[in-house]
Amino acid sequence: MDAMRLVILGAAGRMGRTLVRLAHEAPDLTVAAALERPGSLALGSDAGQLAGAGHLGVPVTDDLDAALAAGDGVIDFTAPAASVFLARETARRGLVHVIGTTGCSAADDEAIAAAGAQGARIVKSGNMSLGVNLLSVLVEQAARALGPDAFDIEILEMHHRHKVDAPSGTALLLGRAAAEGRGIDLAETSVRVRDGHTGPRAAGTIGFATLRGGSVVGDHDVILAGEGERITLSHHAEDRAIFARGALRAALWARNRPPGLYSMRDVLGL
Ligand SMILES: NC(=O)C1=CN([C@@H]2O[C@H](COP(=O)(O)OP(=O)(O)OC[C@H]3O[C@@H](n4cnc5c(N)ncnc54)[C@H](OP(=O)(O)O)[C@@H]3O)[C@@H](O)[C@H]2O)C=CC1
Ligand SMILES: O=C(O)C1=N[C@H](C(=O)O)C[C@H](O)C1
Repeated sequence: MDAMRLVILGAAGRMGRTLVRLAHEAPDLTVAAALERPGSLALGSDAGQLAGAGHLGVPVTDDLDAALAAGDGVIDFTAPAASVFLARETARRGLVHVIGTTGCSAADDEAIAAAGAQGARIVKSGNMSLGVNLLSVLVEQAARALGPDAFDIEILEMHHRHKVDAPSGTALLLGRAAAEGRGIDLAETSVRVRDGHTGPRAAGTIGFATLRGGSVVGDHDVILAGEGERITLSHHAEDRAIFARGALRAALWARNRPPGLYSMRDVLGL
């Protein structure tokens, strides 16, 4: 089969640059186009040079139509508005669309699911790494095994100082896994902020705490706290390559799937 032609949206970003480098190194992938928003200072630069991968002859452009015409799929680690807009475009063209963007609202997620129903082959996950997706299976099992009464669940995350959304997409993914294990709805049970005189912890809730600072790539702890004992399930991301590798694997996997909305657990068979 021919190498899959990828369009990298947000090619000058932290993840975009990592994706360009790893896609260029992969024998079954090629970087067909690199996109940034109109007005970006990166427009016209070579995507490979920006990524530290040498000259690729792929200029960063804002010409979406030309880029999508040149690709079999798009990898998109950008911002919610950009991902929702692009999902309509990938649906119209029946393209693969791998979405790593976090911070999406419920309405954004509905629009993305609709694009999957309308022709796009979408893989979306708050974390594309193998480790976190395996962790989500373990969290679901632990929450199911321990039940809601004896152990409280708290999720702690830390990321670099540039991150703009909270809680992280990964924290929410892990929270959903815990809720699934308990047979409850995360939206109805999560406590995302505590401040002032909060009163005692409400039974059955799933709490979130957010730390930001420095260059931390991504740390997550799921703490199951009981009377007299505590279990902590953790993941520490040391390199953005783990997310990029997962996203590239997802693109190749989705290439031969019917249109729809898939998760990384689908891709990894977990
Ligand atoms: N699911 C996962 O495994 C992971 C998800 N992420 C998520 O990916 C997203 C990006 O993270 P990161 O790379 O660190 O962020 P960056 O800010 O470094 O990169 C985002 C890039 O997307 C660009 N962009 C924004 N809007 C558009 C648009 N409409 N068209 C084209 N380009 C656009 C930005 O341009 P500009 O600077 O001009 O706005 C920027 O270059 C975040 O939501 C983050 O949480 C990150 C790592 C792993
Ligand atoms: O913004 C980041 O950097 C990351 N975002 C994702 C998230 O919100 O969980 C994944 C990873 O932790 C890095």
